[in-house]
Amino acid sequence: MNDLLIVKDLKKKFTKKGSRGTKEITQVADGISFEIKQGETLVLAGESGSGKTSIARLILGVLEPDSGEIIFDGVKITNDQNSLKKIRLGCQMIHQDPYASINPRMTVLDTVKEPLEIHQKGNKDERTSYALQALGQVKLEPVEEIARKYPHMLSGGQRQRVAIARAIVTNPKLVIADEPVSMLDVSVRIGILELIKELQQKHGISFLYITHDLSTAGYIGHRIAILYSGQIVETGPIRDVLATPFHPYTQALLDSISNPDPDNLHREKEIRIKEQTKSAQQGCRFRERCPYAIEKCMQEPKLENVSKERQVACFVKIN
Ligand SMILES: Nc1ncnc2c1ncn2[C@@H]1O[C@H](COP(=O)(O)OP(=O)(O)OP(=O)(O)O)[C@@H](O)[C@H]1O
Repeated sequence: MNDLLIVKDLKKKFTKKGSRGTKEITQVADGISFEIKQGETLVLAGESGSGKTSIARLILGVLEPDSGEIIFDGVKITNDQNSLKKIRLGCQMIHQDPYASINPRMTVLDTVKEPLEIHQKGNKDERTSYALQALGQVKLEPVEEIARKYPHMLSGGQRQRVAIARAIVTNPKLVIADEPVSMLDVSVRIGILELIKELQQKHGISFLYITHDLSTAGYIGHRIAILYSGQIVETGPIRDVLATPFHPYTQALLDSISNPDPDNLHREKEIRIKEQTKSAQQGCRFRERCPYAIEKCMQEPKLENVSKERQVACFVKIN
């Protein structure tokens, strides 16, 4: 399978003025590299503030990187209009909050049709037909009846299905799903995850699935990249990483799952990390919180292969 998206050594920092005129720097991407193959779901996981949404915005060209490369479907994405057009048509996004991401004054049909209008795809009748097809694909039925409704007449789960229909109506090759179930009732989450899985399997859409929740990640992903403070600290096939994490931070994220995957219940290790503090600026960014930190962690660990498919940036490696 070919790589659909290649992200190479991406760097981006925000600088803002702190109190007393000091400069506060947030490095949201600090040498991020990964690939997504055609038809693959890569999970990007990390706690709030680790830089996940910023990476999505960098990919979509909404934010400009300080350095590094993004190559989508063979085209390098820069601020040139042709490449931006390529990524904005070929890559769509599903946001966390289906109440905020959909215009309350537009009908479902107009909401789903809008990206076709923006990208001038098809004539009026074709747009309506593509939008109704997309509503069928996300199983909002009866399609014609739902199409006439306004968002306030729908449940949270139905709204998120409308957002998904809107994302797939232009036939994108890649969909970035940013915490798509975290604001939904637990009872409807599984239905949305199953839908995403089905769209990936039936239509070969690649997904970048962004989450802080490793239990949903395990259900949906092929591979996972664990993000801490703008750096990928562990990556590999999702089943292997979740079953035997090498990085203490991955283990800590697993320990925070309230409803763990039954496959992982045999885990013996449970680690306690310290509350989130400001990340170290040099060496391992996680060392201040890590119960396994050693002297060597003052140096910066590189993301290195531990097996053919797995990489970790840690001197200790807990498994
Ligand atoms: N435009 C901006 N200007 C300044 N700082 C920003 C900007 N966008 C994001 N940040 C900061 O960068 C850090 C990472 O934010 P980001 O939203 O990418 O993280 P996240 O992992 O997606 O978190 P969450 O899950 O809470 O959305 C945060 O500290 C945030 O305040």
